[in-house]
Amino acid sequence: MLRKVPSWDHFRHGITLDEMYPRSARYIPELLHDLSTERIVNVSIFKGGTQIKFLLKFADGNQAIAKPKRHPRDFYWGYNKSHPFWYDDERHTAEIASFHLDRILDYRRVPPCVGRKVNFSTEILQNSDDSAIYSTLRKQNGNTCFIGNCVKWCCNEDHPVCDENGGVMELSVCQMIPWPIHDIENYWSQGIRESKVWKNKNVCTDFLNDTKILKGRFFLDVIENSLFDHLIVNYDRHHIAKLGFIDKHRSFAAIIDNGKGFGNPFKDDITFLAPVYQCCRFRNSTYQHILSLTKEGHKLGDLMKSSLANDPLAPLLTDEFFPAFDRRLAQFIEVMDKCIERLGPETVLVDGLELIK
Ligand SMILES: Nc1ncnc2c1ncn2[C@@H]1O[C@H](COP(=O)(O)OP(=O)(O)OP(=O)(O)O)[C@@H](O)[C@H]1O
Ligand SMILES: [Mn+2]
Repeated sequence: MLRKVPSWDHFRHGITLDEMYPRSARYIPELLHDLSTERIVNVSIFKGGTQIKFLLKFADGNQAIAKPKRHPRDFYWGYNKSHPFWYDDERHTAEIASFHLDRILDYRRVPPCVGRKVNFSTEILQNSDDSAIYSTLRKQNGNTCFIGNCVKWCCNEDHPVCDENGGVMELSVCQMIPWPIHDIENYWSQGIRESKVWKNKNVCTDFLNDTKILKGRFFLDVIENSLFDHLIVNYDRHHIAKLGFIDKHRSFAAIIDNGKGFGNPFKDDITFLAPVYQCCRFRNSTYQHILSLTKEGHKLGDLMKSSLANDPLAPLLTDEFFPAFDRRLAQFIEVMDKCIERLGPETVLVDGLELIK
């Protein structure tokens, strides 16, 4: 009897130099379904990064990275002196909503992520022998909580991860992509020290002269990814990932680690678009698609709303986020209009690096 090829195996073989998965990949809905339903057989704390997260292993042989719910949906981050962005806990919903946004923008560079409600006791604890979970278990207000093991400003007594409603824990479950993953420095990082450089000088020429970057599609991907971070307001993009599994030099710029996005629908920050206004270049095919997302009946906010409604944890975002997508997209188009007015569409809208002089 022929064994069915699991969806994650299709996914793994479908990754190319240009995309995480093809536009018409029929295995993606199946993979999302499997990630949200397949039996969990092993759980440990995933080490890597700063925040608490699990490595999940499934009965079908797949593996995923899962981030737990920390706060209610309407908990907004202030992004002010007493609430600087680096203290903000990650949001599991941000990982899931980012996957949907990336797909609607037609980038396809975010690993598939889906929501899942697990029973903390039977699906997590009973499948784990990780002492970092067990040694920090406690009961708090009738819920079961743990501290886990990650950097000390995230994993401490003030930041327990708890189940709720009699044992349920919400998780974002994101498909594991094959390693190695290479982190490239982001020239436009919003880090306090790093941002002093590009906020005082146009760094686009330095970026273009960087020989590491001149290979393949990376330059235009980085500019597109800056629009992505503008739409989700993500101050945490210090590095940009390339997939060594495909080609360390020529791979697309993957968008992983989006948990800090979607912190506040009312706070926009135009400086996310610095790569766009400093370089004044954008991939033409994507730009034409993005313009279509401003048309009545096809607006980005509406498409996001209907796409997210399919997730098992819906509603993922409060309603205030949907107009924010359209508003932030309009800010981007305004920046592009200025570039096009100044340099002409042939210079600004390009399809490959060879067109950039
Ligand atoms: N879907 C994935 N597939 C494979 N590796 C992954 C995936 N997601 C994350 N990783 C790896 O794990 C590392 C940590 O993950 P992530 O960046 O999401 O953690 P984090 O705690 O949010 O980190 P940070 O402190 O940088 O915000 C990543 O740099 C990457 O190398
Ligand atoms: Mn992160």
